[in-house]
Amino acid sequence: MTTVRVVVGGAVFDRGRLLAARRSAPPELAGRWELPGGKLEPGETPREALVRELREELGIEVEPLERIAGEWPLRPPYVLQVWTARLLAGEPRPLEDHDELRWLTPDRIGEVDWLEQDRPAVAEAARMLAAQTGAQTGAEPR
Ligand SMILES: Nc1nc2c([nH]c(=O)n2[C@H]2C[C@H](O)[C@@H](COP(=O)(O)OP(=O)(O)OP(=O)(O)O)O2)c(=O)[nH]1
Repeated sequence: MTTVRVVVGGAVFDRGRLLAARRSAPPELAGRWELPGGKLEPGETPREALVRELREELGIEVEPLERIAGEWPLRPPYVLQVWTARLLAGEPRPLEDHDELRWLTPDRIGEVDWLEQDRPAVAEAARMLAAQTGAQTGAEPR
């Protein structure tokens, strides 16, 4: 029996915008956009892992808020879980794993090439953000 391993992604919100990160590695994912985060280490909760990963990868401090319902399969044994988070301190910089960062308002969420497995969570994050700010989302079903 294989135990599922969790990758936690952060939908980081700040001033009505969502943070998108472009992966620089591995080659099959490089150039695609994701919600920054990473694998849980033994004994960590998803919230703890998210705080640690975003500190390491982007140099920011975040407060995880709530989990976005759902779980998306990645390469076995990994699954993606996503939490919304509030930027507490720092200006995100692509310190590792990424080569570009972008803050997107909900109407511009479709402007970057998100990894397929991230799209449902990104769409939900954009809806949550739009509901908070009264903005339009660019991720409505067509
Ligand atoms: N962080 C993150 N990884 C994602 C997302 N979507 C997605 O398919 N992945 C994949 C890419 C990687 O194969 C895996 C996460 O690995 P990672 O490289 O970000 O995690 P990590 O920092 O803990 O990795 P490691 O160097 O310790 O191996 O999940 C996403 O939205 N965020």
